Amino acid sequence: MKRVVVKVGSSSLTDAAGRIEPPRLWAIARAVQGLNAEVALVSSGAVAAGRGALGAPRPTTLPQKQALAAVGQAVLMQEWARAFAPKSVAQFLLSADDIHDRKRFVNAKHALERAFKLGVVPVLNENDTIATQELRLGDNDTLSAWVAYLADADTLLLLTDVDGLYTANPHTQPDARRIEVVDDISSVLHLAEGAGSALGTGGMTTKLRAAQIASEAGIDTIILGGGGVGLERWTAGAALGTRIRAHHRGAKRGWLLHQSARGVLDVDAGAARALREGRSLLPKGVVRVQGRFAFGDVVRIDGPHGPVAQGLSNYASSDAERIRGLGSSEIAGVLGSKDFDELVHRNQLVLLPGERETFTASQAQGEPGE
Ligand SMILES: Nc1ncnc2c1ncn2[C@@H]1O[C@H](COP(=O)(O)OP(=O)(O)O)[C@@H](O)[C@H]1O
Ligand SMILES: N[C@@H](CCC(=O)OP(=O)(O)O)C(=O)O
Repeated sequence: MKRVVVKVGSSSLTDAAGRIEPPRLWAIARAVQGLNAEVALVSSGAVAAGRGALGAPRPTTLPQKQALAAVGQAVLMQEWARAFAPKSVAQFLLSADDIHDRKRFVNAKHALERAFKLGVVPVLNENDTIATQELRLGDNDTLSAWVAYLADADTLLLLTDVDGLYTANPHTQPDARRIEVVDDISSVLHLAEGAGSALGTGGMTTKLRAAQIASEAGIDTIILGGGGVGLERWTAGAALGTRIRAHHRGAKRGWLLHQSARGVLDVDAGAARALREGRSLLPKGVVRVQGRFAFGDVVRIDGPHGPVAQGLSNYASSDAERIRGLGSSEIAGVLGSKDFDELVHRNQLVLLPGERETFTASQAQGEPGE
């Protein structure tokens, strides 16, 4: 099943006075369901909802913004819960640290994966209430690109108040033309102007920056206007918006290749074969644990004939040593609890060049944030 991250800007959720307008959320929720994909929603609008609830003006200080977001986030989630009912929604509030710290990144990834498995709609926003100036990503366009990466998404859809990237800001340049497809993101960066609408943060500049992050991770970005109706029409095949094509298609996990492994898991022939067939590494197939590594660290996986794969370990080396060779049902008995069946999950693992025909080293890329 396809996985899509839909980012909805404040401008797509609010009325002219800047207050959350529930029918807009309903239309978006309906369109999201029509995508027929696993969808994570990055929703802005906490500050706008807080302003609406308290009748407050646009915040000028960080504490005011934090407090308004604290009020508004609860309102926003209530509205999304109503919009998606009877499906449940799951709130994720992330800060920049959750993206840049490897362990927190992996932790968030696991929670997100589980939410998809539960069949609920993850709704994400920046944790504005505790995000100090240094801790802030500052805009949800950037956040959504990282979420697309986190969720291993196929597509990042940025829903905004303008139907795509134009040759200039269409609000100030009426003769600006929409660009349908962008193959080289660096060639269009200069077209964006900063802070766009009265409510939005970052304008087209942060959208293109987000598209750049997504592109590096092998994910296409679509910039689209028209709220739920626009999204529904786009889903039905209408030629709307701007598609920014990914640079490194199919290499979402390629960065793993360039990480130096903290340890090595030696596996038997059966486990090596399972990895080549695209399955996860279970403790059962591990015969030796080398090196010292923590939860979330990169480990190399060696088969009887040499290195096979590299991935993120779900267990620290000390725990891996204790559960190697065991069946999944035996893990809790040895460790006291079981967080994961897999020692390395297939979504967090890449076969080494030569192990998978479709993967070449030239498709690999750098680590996020570098
Ligand atoms: N080249 C451009 N093409 C389209 N829109 C642009 C361009 N440059 C600047 N913009 C502005 O970007 C705005 C969208 O960004 P923003 O207001 O931050 O929305 P959101 O709340 O959806 O994130 C548009 O309304 C437009 O004013
Ligand atoms: N996290 C903030 C929104 C930040 C932001 O990037 O807003 P927008 O440009 O409208 O997507 C909020 O919920 O109000």
